[in-house]
Amino acid sequence: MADKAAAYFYGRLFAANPHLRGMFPPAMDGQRDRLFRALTRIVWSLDSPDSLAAFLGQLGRDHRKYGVTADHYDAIGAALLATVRKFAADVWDEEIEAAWVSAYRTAADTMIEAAGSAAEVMPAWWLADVIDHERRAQDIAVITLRPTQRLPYTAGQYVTVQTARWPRVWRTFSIANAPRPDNTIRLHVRSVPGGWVSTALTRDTRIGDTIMIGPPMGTLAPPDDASRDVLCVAGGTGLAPLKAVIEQIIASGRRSHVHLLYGARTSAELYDLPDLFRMAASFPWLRVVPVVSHEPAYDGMRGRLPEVTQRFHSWAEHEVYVCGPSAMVHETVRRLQIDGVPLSRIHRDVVHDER
Ligand SMILES: NC(=O)C1=CN([C@@H]2O[C@H](COP(=O)(O)OP(=O)(O)OC[C@H]3O[C@@H](n4cnc5c(N)ncnc54)[C@H](O)[C@@H]3O)[C@@H](O)[C@H]2O)C=CC1
Repeated sequence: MADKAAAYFYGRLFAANPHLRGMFPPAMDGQRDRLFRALTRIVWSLDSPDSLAAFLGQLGRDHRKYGVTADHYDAIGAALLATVRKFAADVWDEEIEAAWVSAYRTAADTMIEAAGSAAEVMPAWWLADVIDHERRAQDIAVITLRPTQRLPYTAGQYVTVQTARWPRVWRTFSIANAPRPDNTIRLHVRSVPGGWVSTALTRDTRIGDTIMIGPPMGTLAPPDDASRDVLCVAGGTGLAPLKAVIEQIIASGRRSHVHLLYGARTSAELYDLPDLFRMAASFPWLRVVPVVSHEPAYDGMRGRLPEVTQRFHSWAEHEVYVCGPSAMVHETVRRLQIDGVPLSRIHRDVVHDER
């Protein structure tokens, strides 16, 4: 019922608070999915308060960029409660209502508090100048940005991006480099059919343009345990956060072995290979293995990434990072687990869907 419930929720919200409509993008489809993903995540996390608090804190900080203030939460809460009450009418009673009211209040307070603390130390969003724009393959661009204020982040995190062409439409992209002294960041963007922001970034963005960036988010990070070797499995532009993690490992002076399996459908889509080979040449512990899945004549390792991971010796003692299309990530993680890699040593961030 998620679609119907989300439509009802926004209908209620805007009917009671017409002034809030302007805070949302013109097309609401993606917004509905996001609302329910966040709600589902909140409900599923009720048993792990630490991760719930971290998620809500991040959500609260991120919502500053929409202009959300503390009093908006009452309007949202009223519409949300009306929605759950309507769609769960057959089980609804006073006890359930009280539980929802108190859960929502706690969640809202956590978000409001996180936003308040963030306001003391960082802007709600950053402006960033496009200082380089390379079309590396037909639909793939590597874009270098210089935020006009310092953007604090850690390797593996992602940001949301808004272009001048599509006001109020934000999409997530991973930062593809470890923090640099000059504060520049790189994004790897593939334009997907119907992808507003990804298409604007790859096709209509030029050096000298300015875009907006939301606060860095995500928990993907280089491994704490410096003694273990590392396997990175990157599908397409899912390479971005893993490249940042590898750069950070190199910068930290660690000497553990890093294996990067870098997959694309065709060799022409291995858009970052020259750069990766340069990194491997200067860091002998890094081994880069390009893998191509849809080009029978390719003269190198061929196959789909999940299966390819199984052609090597066991990864059971490695820290493993996986990023790419969600089906690829899912299948790779499944096979690695069967092969003995504990889930606690498999790192991934499940956030990227629409582009
Ligand atoms: N741009 C960014 O900053 C980031 C992007 N991502 C995600 O990474 C994905 C990258 O997409 P593309 O570059 O278009 O990748 P793609 O569709 O070109 O595929 C890349 C690789 O994944 C494999 N693959 C694709 N579907 C598969 C499946 N169902 N089972 C097994 N293997 C599969 C392909 O064989 C290929 O090796 C997107 O879903 C994006 O959301 C994730 C993190 C960061």
